[in-house]
Amino acid sequence: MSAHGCELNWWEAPFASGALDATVHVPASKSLTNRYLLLAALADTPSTIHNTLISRDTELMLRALQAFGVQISRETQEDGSTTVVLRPADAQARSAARAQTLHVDCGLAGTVMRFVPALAAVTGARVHFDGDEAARARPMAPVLDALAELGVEFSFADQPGLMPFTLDASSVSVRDTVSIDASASSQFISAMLLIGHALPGGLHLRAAPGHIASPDHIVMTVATLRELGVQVATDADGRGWKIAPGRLDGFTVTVEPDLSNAGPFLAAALASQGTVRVPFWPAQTTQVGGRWVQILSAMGAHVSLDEDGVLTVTGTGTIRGIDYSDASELAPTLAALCVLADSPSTLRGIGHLRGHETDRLAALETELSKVGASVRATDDGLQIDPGVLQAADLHSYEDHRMATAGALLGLAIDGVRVENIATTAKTMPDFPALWEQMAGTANISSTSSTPSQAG
Ligand SMILES: O=C(O)C1=C[C@@H](OP(=O)(O)O)[C@@H](O)[C@H](O)C1
Ligand SMILES: C=C(OP(=O)(O)O)C(=O)O
Repeated sequence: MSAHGCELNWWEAPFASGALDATVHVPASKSLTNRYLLLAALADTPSTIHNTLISRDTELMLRALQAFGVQISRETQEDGSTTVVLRPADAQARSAARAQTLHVDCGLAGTVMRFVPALAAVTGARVHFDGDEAARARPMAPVLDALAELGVEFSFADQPGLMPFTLDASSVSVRDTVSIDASASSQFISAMLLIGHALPGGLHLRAAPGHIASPDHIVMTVATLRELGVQVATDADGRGWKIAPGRLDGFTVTVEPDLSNAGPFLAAALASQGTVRVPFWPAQTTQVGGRWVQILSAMGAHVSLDEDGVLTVTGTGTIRGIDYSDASELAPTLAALCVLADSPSTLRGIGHLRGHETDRLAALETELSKVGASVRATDDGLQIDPGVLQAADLHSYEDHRMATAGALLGLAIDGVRVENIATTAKTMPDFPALWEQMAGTANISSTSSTPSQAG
């Protein structure tokens, strides 16, 4: 039984009794999809987004945009990918949206709960925001404070600075410079950058002194804006951005595969001493998942990218521990891989993971310890000392990346069960099927591949 008294749903993770030899088509990037969708809503003309990720987080974004009067149509292509055509709200739809209080369900999606309030600020709307129980604990205050500096008003239903709240953006003013504390999430900065061009005087945004969480995601936001023609100048110290005011034309883009979600599959090559290939790996990317190439090489794998964009990772039998900073959303998978290594690892610069889908540092400390490692959460990360491996039932805390980290451990340790594997639908609804297919290339000794019930 769970803490809430309901039945837990356990997934028997496939165990690889031999080397994998698999090619895995990884679905599109959540972070890029939700950036493109939001920017398409701010454009003057329709946009076409090929290879749009369809998952819980992107469905929540699509529904939120529809509430603002955006029209969305989607088409499934022959290769199974989805093309979304998005028509921004016209004047009539915009004034209809302003005439009522809109409701946005953020689920557990950081990109929705941080980016959409910023969008609301430039539409003049009145909007009520809420989400999952766990989302009500996720930090929001820095981005809401920044919007308040522009004149947006908030009323909080429960606790100041947290969901649920109602936002009123009927009188937004021009500000020279807005400063924002990004130590708890890069998404506060990204949210403001995404709407900067739509503010009457543009925006000069500064990161307040201190740590900047997940810096790669800010680089992604700036690159995405520039790709679509928004002028962004970076301050000399790299901690500030000037966005020129201006219109945004509709655009056509193709979303890259989600390289963070490629991580567990690539790490599976090391865990099984096999080979995993991921096609359509971009030659250049701003995704933090691009770092897998260096991380997995440093940990002992052979990694190569061929001319056709196929990334191939082969496990050599050696998995070395690593000392690594700013792994951001890669951290749960990386931490699981560190458990399988032959030496200790230190992950740094990820203290803010305490405010992710769950307190990931606490969750990783608890769950990874169950399979035999000695794991300690530090101020800014994790210290992982591998031990004698043993099977365990691993909780997923409604966190897609805790679930995929559990699957990775199950591949290497016979008898691991993962709670609620369906939570992976946040960013990859196909995860269980893709994982089982991949694992099937290695004479699996798993007892079952269908979810089973246990008390
Ligand atoms: O902007 C984005 O798309 C994201 C930014 C990061 O958030 P944090 O800065 O809160 O880590 C990352 O962890 C999250 O998965 C996606
Ligand atoms: C932290 C994550 O998500 P979110 O966008 O909800 O912050 C994540 O996907 O690891």
